[in-house]
Amino acid sequence: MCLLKEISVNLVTLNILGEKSAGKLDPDLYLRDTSVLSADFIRRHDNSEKLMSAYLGTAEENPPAFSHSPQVYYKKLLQSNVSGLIAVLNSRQLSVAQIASVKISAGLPLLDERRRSEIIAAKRTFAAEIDLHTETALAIFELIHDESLRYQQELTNTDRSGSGFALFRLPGETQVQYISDDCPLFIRPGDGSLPADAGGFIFAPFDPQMYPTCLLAGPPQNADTLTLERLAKILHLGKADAEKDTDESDFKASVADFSAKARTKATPADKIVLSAVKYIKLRSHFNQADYFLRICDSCPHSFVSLFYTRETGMWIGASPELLLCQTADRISVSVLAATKGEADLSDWSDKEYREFAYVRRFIEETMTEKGLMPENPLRSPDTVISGPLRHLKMTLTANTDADTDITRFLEKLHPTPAVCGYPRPEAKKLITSYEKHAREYYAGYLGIISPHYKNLYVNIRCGRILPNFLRLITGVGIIAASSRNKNGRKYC
Ligand SMILES: C=C(O[C@H]1C=CC=C(C(=O)O)[C@@H]1O)C(=O)O
Repeated sequence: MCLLKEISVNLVTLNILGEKSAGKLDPDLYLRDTSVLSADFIRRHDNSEKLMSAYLGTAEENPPAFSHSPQVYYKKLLQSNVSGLIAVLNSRQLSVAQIASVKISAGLPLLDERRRSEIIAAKRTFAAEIDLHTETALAIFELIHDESLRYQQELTNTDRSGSGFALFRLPGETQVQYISDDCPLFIRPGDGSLPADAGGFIFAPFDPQMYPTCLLAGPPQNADTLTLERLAKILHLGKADAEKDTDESDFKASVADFSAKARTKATPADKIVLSAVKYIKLRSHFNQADYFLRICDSCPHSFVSLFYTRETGMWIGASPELLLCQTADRISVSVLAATKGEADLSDWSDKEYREFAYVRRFIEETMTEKGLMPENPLRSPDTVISGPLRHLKMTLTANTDADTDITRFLEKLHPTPAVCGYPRPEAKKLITSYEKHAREYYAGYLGIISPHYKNLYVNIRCGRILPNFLRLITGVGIIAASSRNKNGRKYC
């Protein structure tokens, strides 16, 4: 019975190996699956402190940075820990060569000749790759691979639908951090403010009267490869909307309508931000953790995030826009507006400075109202690069004191004219009349909060991951001088 089970597990193992070895063996693929598992395997099966540190020593003290793809990371991890792994295996009563030969002889005769030789060749390549004695390498491979099957099964069977997580990378940093919470807190419309002592990751919608604000409690932790692997297994992505992309001619008609009315003062708002939706088809083996890491590489100056709860769905984004940063006795708010391509080195036009001025005016007024006096108000904005785009940007900074109520200030500040318009109540109404889609969490805000520290970003350059699609949303500010050719294709 036991042997039969062993043989059938082994067949699955060998078949997987066979699939992957059709053509040329890609050692990265094996290493990706196996090395993550090896760390977990050793942790769970060996209590010996000495052996654990032989295995984990170098990797934990000095882990390979996340600047590479996960495949490269795994490969480095395995290579740097092979000797520790062998030490662990040698400590067992069983001979590793024995394990390998039993497993291989149980599985191979059941396969046809061509398949068998492919598998043997693949195994040899694997052994050569990590430069070990073949038998030892095979045994390590088999042990880890069996474990990997069991582990994959465990991940697939785990229903994490009640839980939530936020994976994020701060601008200019390489370390990926995360917070996960099995019981997220939802502040629903009408529930009032966030608790004053709230700490964790906050994910707020564009309109808190329409969707809940979500808080994942807990301090951020550094994410390792196993965390990423687990997060990539989230299965509940919600239902795919039946919606279509925003029609470009409809979008242009809205821009033309608003700007014409603004020119003749026939509209109550001076600026509105209109957004457009675009659906991108995802490939069948789309992996959100890999996608997240790719965005980290391509947007080094952005706040890159992957956020999930069953209620909000899975959101991914790379925001260039700091909403608010609060430290012990200081607060910074960023003013961001106007867009052109990264390669466009022309001067900013009056129209673009005017778009920026609406945002700046609103933020300065809101800060002053709350007793926060912005320093350096006479400075002019800088140009910043965000992925393939350039924007006008300025950071307004002020001192805070014990009486400053940052939570109330945040409620007043969001949404700024950078994502809504000016004046806000009128702009909000107009957005509802022009836009046919739900913004949900687009143009909301997200980031870390605690009673004395906040680091929050505006949720733009983002999208919701649906089972087969990425639903991207982007917006542009429209004023009287806006061109009727302005479209919603900012970066889609
Ligand atoms: C609302 C968005 O961008 C804002 C930030 C920078 C420039 C903007 C603009 O060009 O209008 C927007 O105000 C978005 O990208 O969805």
